[in-house]
Amino acid sequence: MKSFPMDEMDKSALCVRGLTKRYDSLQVLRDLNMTVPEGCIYGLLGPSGCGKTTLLNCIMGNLHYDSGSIYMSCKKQSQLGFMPQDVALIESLSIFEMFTYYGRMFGLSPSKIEARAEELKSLLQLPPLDSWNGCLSGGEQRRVSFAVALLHDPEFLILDEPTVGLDPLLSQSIWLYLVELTTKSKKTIILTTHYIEEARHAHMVGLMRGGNILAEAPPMDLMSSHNCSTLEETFLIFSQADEQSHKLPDETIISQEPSLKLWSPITKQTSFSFSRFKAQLLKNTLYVTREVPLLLILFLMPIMQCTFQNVAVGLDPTKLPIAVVNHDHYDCAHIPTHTHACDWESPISCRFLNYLHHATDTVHIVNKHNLLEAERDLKKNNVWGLLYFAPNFTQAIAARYVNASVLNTPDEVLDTGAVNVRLDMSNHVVANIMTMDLSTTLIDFFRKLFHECHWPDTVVQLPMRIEEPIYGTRRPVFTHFQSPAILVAFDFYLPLLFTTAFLLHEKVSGVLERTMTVGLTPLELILAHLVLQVVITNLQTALMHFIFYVLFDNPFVCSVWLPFLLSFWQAMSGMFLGFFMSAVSNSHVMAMMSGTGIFFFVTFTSGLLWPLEGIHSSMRDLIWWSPLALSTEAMRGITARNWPITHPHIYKGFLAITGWSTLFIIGTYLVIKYRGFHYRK
Ligand SMILES: Nc1ncnc2c1ncn2[C@@H]1O[C@H](COP(=O)(O)OP(=O)(O)OP(=O)(O)O)[C@@H](O)[C@H]1O
Repeated sequence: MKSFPMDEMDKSALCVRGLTKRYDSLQVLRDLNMTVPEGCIYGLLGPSGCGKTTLLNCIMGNLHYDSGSIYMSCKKQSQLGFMPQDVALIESLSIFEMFTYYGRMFGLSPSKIEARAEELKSLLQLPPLDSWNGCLSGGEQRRVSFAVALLHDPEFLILDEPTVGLDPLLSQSIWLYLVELTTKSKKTIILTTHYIEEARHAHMVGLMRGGNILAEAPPMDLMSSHNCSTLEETFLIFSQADEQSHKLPDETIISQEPSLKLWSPITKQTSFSFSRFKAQLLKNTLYVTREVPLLLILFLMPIMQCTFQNVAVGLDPTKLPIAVVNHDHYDCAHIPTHTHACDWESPISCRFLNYLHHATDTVHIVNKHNLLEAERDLKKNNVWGLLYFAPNFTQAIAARYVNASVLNTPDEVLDTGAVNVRLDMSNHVVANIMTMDLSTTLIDFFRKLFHECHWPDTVVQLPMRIEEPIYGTRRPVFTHFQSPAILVAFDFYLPLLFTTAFLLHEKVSGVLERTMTVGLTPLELILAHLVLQVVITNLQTALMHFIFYVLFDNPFVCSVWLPFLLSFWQAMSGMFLGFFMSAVSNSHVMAMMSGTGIFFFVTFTSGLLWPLEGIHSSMRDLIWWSPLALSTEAMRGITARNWPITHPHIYKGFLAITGWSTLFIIGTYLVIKYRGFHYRK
């Protein structure tokens, strides 16, 4: 590391020596030297891509550098004013609200904020202070952004392209103000600009090209020493000389891998400040309550999705058309409905079909004349199945159960007395439900018939008795299996989506970089978000539990607090993953794509679509490590079985969530520590 001569440091506000910085294989800053005297305007001039923004970020401590050293007279973030290249304004706030937000960040009192706002308004010809940032023109936004940098009257100003897109008169007045700031208030200002000629107003200019400062001196000295009448011309001469020197082997390119990560001497805030936390929390709350589409997504989406799930997913199919070919009796319509049960003259097939029609809603009978026609409909999927009653079905039943015993009834008679069922088995769910429904209805029909005839109905029963269930109902519905899983999935995804989208929006818009440059710490950022998220999560959870367990009759045999606690805990882990996602992602596209991948993996392995007991044996032990698997089981155990928190299924669910949350927190901590929360192009 190069050291500074003491006299140089005494007079300088900033001294940069031998600075190098590379992004992977791209060398951006090459052995760069720069000296900014105290109380001057330093104009950093250079073409696009020469490394100006990178240099400023290294100076402010937003980026580490690979070698070299930086000395700065100002050491605290609060002494620094920064205007980024992108305007980085909060669109849903008014100009005054944004001044208040940044003013609180800098610890200014409300009266001071008001006074500064009025002062800056007249100086920079700002629009009325109650105008929304989102409705300002590009030039107006730039002026507001400039005003934010000046708000706390900092000692050292770093302005990245402050005059782009401004009216020349306004540009001139800004330059005059900057000169006044340096002469009267002894401020030091570094600014970058593409407009080379306007840099004549600066006390010093640095001509930057290819990651290096080619020359730095007062603009007039530079021009006169090269006999030029414009700065533009002077820059051209330096650039041509630089181009020539690059035709020779380049000795300044640093080829070794950087081994150290060096940071600017600006001390980053580490302690927690309640006023910055409060400013961030109030700003977030204002943002959320003003964005109607966001509010709809936060609250209407869970309401709609929970409702749709309950009415559209997991309920048994109904009115499935089934073809009936009855060769036992062709015209059931004329059979009296109240026939005496033991009247064997009245066709059993017709009486069964009548019973089927009334006993179940699953199938809908479609009469067909012959098997050919029925099978054609089955193939075309016009019907889901086919019931066939052979001629003399009734007599065969009588022979089987009444006139003889099953043991001495010939096989042909047993065959004739069976309802032949052929189903479309290509749809697993529909086929299983129809098979189950037809068998139980047939058994129920015969039991009823035998009962009415005072015969022992055990003859027609399977040698098995289904007792009252310990948990659940005699006729379970798939939706009751799915509901706890859906609830846990929503608990997890809603905060994941909100946290990722919200923080990423701040990051990509540059607002986060700006606020973190002036002092907001990652802890304050995360805590302010956490408080808002807790409020939103509690409202969402209350809404979803109401829909699942009050509006729709999903099994809920427990107290209210334990499932609520599980939902809350699950939501917190979604939020922690959101912190991680927003810290690692640099774009909404990247976050959306990885979020979609996570969604599918986590959902498929949570037991939402199918019981995890059905998973391939090689994966069965591993799958319990899926983020939602154990918590889904815990939610089922609580709501359908009333298991207490001491039950292994339940505390394992809580432990799994805690374990995953810890992982997400550690991941976020590492990303922030080694990369920062800033946006990186
Ligand atoms: N995070 C990053 N990762 C990789 N390359 C980067 C990154 N940020 C900047 N660069 C590259 O570094 C070079 C210098 O970029 P920088 O933004 O510092 O230039 P600049 O002089 O400020 O340009 P402009 O005037 O257009 O803003 C460019 O080639 C840019 O593509």
